[in-house]
Amino acid sequence: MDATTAPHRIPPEMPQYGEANHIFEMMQNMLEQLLIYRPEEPIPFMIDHLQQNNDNVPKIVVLGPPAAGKTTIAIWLCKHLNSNLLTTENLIAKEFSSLAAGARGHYQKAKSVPGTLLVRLIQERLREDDCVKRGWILDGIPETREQALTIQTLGIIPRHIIVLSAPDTVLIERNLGKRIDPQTGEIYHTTFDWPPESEIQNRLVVPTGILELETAQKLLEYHRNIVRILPLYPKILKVISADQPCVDVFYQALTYVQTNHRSNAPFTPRVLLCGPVGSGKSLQAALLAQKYRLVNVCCGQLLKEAVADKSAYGKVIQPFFEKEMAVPDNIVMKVLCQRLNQPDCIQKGWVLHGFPRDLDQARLLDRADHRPNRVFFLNVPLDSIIERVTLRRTDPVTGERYNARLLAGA
Ligand SMILES: Nc1nc2c(ncn2[C@H]2C[C@H](O)[C@@H](COP(=O)(O)OP(=O)(O)OP(=O)(O)O)O2)c(=O)[nH]1
Ligand SMILES: Nc1ncnc2c1ncn2[C@@H]1O[C@H](COP(=O)(O)OP(=O)(O)O)[C@@H](O)[C@H]1O
Repeated sequence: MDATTAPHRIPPEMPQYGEANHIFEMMQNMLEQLLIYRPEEPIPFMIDHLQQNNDNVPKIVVLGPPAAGKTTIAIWLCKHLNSNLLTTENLIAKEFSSLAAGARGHYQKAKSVPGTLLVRLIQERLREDDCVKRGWILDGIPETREQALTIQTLGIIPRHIIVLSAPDTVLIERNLGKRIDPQTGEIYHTTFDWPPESEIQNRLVVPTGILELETAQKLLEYHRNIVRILPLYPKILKVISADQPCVDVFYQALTYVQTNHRSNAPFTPRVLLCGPVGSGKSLQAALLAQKYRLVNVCCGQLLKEAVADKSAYGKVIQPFFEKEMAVPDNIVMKVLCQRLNQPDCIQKGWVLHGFPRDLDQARLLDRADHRPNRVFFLNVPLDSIIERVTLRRTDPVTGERYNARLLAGA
């Protein structure tokens, strides 16, 4: 086989470095921005993008019907994540902005802002330093599919979308109790979230647009639009029931926005199966190897093969086998690393079982840079273990293991 067709040996450090430093995601984000903004000077644009280093800042959209708790949850998320809340109200309230002044005019007349104007206001706001550095949370925007498409075209791409949902009847009833603190903008509720301080209680105001008919009309508008928006964000949205205490909604939302989505980065599975004897490691490893085309690495089998092949390591191991003593960890590691460093393990990935058996061995594996990226512990009750091990039969020719009960039934 000439050098051009030989499988290129990819040192294990390469894919691990790429995974550990999110290189693939970084390059993917930069490529997205380049294609969206198509700068005259790509190199300075890329340098600036990389220096911003804001791929992981919050970029969240909170959607939901009126009174679902969008603003409440968005405010709490902003405080917890130290990010910036963007609402229609605070976007049009921006001073020294002709766009905002025009939008205020529309809002005063029609209680709404034209979609294109609103999206340009968002784009203007997201370019400001605080949004670049600390991210943003859009409350109730986009309101329509057209707005969502325009936002996407401008390169405004959220990382997480939360969609709150609750029965209309609950929302209509709930909205009647909404109260707002005009000084802080904080939202309260006469039943579910009444402030303890009498000073705040006394200054709360009843917001407009919360009467039953008004909420019902907004609900109709929302249901008409949301079904056309959601298909635009298939992989980054999570629906959370808002018909539960605010705090529960918040913690579900926070957990979601703090998870990283699976990226498109090439992923090499390095699976570790742990569990007591007879827990099914070998069986599950064989099934995983077959299903995902992984290399099945059974540590015990590797040592036996080294002895059978009378390899250099095999000759060192044999005396320990003959005296039925544990093979020293450093020797096991040499045999294991020799196998894990082979091209098939690096390119296809592996499923390892029978090692590590203790913390020292686990540390050795970690130091050898063969860190698993999926670890499963097979937890089986003791009586099942005893039954399986006593009923286990091994084919001396193939080494295959069987369960005598299953064989009897076969
Ligand atoms: N009923 C049942 N039996 C299983 C299951 N997985 C494995 N077995 C049977 C097959 C074998 O006869 C016995 C032990 O299975 P394995 O040899 O795969 O267990 P393991 O590799 O963990 O044992 P080891 O630590 O290598 O001695 O239990 C399972 O999920 N359900
Ligand atoms: N999960 C919840 N349970 C009970 N009341 C809630 C919940 N979420 C929000 N509220 C209350 O409902 C009213 C509307 O909340 P708000 O955050 O303004 O909803 P939205 O922004 O979706 O219109 C407020 O009085 C708020 O305190």
